[in-house]
Amino acid sequence: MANSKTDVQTEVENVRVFVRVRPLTKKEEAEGHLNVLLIDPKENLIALNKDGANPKPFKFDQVFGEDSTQLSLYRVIAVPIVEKALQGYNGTIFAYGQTGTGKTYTMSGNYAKPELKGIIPNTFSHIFSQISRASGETSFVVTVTYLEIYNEEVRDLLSTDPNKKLAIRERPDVGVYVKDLMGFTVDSIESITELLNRGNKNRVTRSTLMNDVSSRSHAIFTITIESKNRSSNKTTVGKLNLVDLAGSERASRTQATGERLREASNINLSLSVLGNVISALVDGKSSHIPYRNSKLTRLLQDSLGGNSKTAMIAMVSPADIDYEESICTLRYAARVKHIQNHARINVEQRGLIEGFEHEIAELQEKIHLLSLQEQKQPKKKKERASAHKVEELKKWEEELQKTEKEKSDLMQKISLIQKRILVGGENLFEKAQHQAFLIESTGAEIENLDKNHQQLEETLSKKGQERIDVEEKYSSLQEEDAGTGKKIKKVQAYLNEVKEEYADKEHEYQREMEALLDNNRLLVRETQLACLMIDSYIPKEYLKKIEANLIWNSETQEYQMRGVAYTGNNMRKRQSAHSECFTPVKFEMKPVYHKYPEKKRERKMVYEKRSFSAVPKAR
Ligand SMILES: Nc1ncnc2c1ncn2[C@@H]1O[C@H](COP(=O)(O)OP(=O)(O)OP(=O)(O)O)[C@@H](O)[C@H]1O
Repeated sequence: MANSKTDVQTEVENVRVFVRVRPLTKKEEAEGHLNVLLIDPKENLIALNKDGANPKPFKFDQVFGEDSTQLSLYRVIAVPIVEKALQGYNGTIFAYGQTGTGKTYTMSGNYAKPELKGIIPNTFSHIFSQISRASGETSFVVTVTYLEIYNEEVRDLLSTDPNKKLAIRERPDVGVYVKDLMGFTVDSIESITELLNRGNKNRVTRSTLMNDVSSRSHAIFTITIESKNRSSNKTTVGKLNLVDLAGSERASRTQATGERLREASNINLSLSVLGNVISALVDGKSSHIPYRNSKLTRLLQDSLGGNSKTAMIAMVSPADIDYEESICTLRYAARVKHIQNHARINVEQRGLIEGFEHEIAELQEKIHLLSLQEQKQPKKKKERASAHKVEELKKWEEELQKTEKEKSDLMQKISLIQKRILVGGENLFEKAQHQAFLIESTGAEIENLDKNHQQLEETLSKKGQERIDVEEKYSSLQEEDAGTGKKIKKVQAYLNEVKEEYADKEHEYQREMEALLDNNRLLVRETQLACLMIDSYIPKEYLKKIEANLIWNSETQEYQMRGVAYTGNNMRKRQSAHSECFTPVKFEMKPVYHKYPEKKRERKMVYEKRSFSAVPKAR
């Protein structure tokens, strides 16, 4: 997307961070788990109270308790970002947290019920409703892509072949992008919801010990809104990334093995790279931010520390059993608050709308030419009719029909392209407006609550002042000793707090180490297997040749082999593809592998006898 440098105004602001707490599940209640979260909604504080000690609270932009509604979240978190995306800014909303804490519930929700719709379906109504209210001078094109990152592979969830692995590329004029990712233009809530449904069906989910329907991949739903104002002739493009991350999890708690352990390791590893990117951005000292260390951070590069308005929703479970994971999530989220982004309006020199308009003009010109051709026909008709040549008359009629068909095809094409361009102010979106009404009415509700909240705060502050006066009088009557005692207690409490924080950090470090070790063990196992196969099946001289033909591609982060099309497996594929043309050559392998020379067989038997006789007899 080319930005015109003259017209760009940058808005600098920190990533906004929110916390949402889900209710205790029925299973947790049945197992007698306790709610250990303490929330102060007025101050936006949240703390975890496990051992009755005075826990240190975390402060965020807003903390949503377990009875918070989907719409209240949408209004506070998503509305400002979607509004900015409509103006041409990039926006990102991402849900982060332990498995089973409500990321998918918050991002997608249940779209069969309006009040349970998550952030993604609510953005559809919001965007289309704003387009229907825009001035008739503005045209819009809305495009959608949906991808997932599963086991460090990017897949297109809207493709007919969602298992195909896609590559990430970078170009100075476009930035980071996914090659061959399919984009769909949408013109209604129904069409965009249909795409979300299609993509969700293709997403990898499994039932795990921690969640019945657990997402095993990071999913990024992107809505691009291009708008062109006819009077200013200015085109802007806002890109909205809605991200549902896979949940972090401890292998020991999920008891994952095999393929599931591999999935979990990849999830933890990419979240750990995300953590490193966040730390590097926050500490301000690192000149290198490790975006390239995972596909997720590469694709979210602009959202973290770049050109985007970004909000993170940290999801936590209230249960005592999840205490450690919840502390980690809150710490992670607290770091994100310090990331600063520089968002600017993306101005496009030649966008989709202009391309579509150009196409329409060309088609209209073709229709015009066909009409001119038609107008000439009656003359011919007269001439031919007078000539009484039936055959020529028939030919002429066929020509006329052909022209008519061509014209109608062109008109159909025009109407299809026109459908993709949405004109502001067209009242096509009743449902969108209904949803927008819901969002607004919740807004009014929240404003009322805000007013009550303000009144309560004023009363509280009055009471607080009275209390301070009383305390001052009281303290002036205290002996000096008592004052010193208080100070000692305060210092003691502070010391305890620091110790607690230190212990927490130590714990977190241990957990990260364990996750990395888990991953390391898995990699060692896979490497051993690969080495065993190489040692056993590949002759040494071939190995040298293979090594000489391998090149590391730092762009795609993988090895590439020269002449890979001629390797054994690829040649076999070709052979089997041409199996109809070729008669397979049969090799008799038995004599090669199963015939031992007599001497060797004897030696083998002696060895077996010896080793057997060396075993002590049972008493
Ligand atoms: N705020 C909430 N209110 C009611 N139910 C909720 C809430 N949040 C989550 N749930 C329920 O908790 C369960 C787990 O939620 P969800 O699948 O969204 O978790 P997740 O974080 O996406 O998990 P994973 O990382 O494993 O994919 C679901 O049954 C969901 O309906």
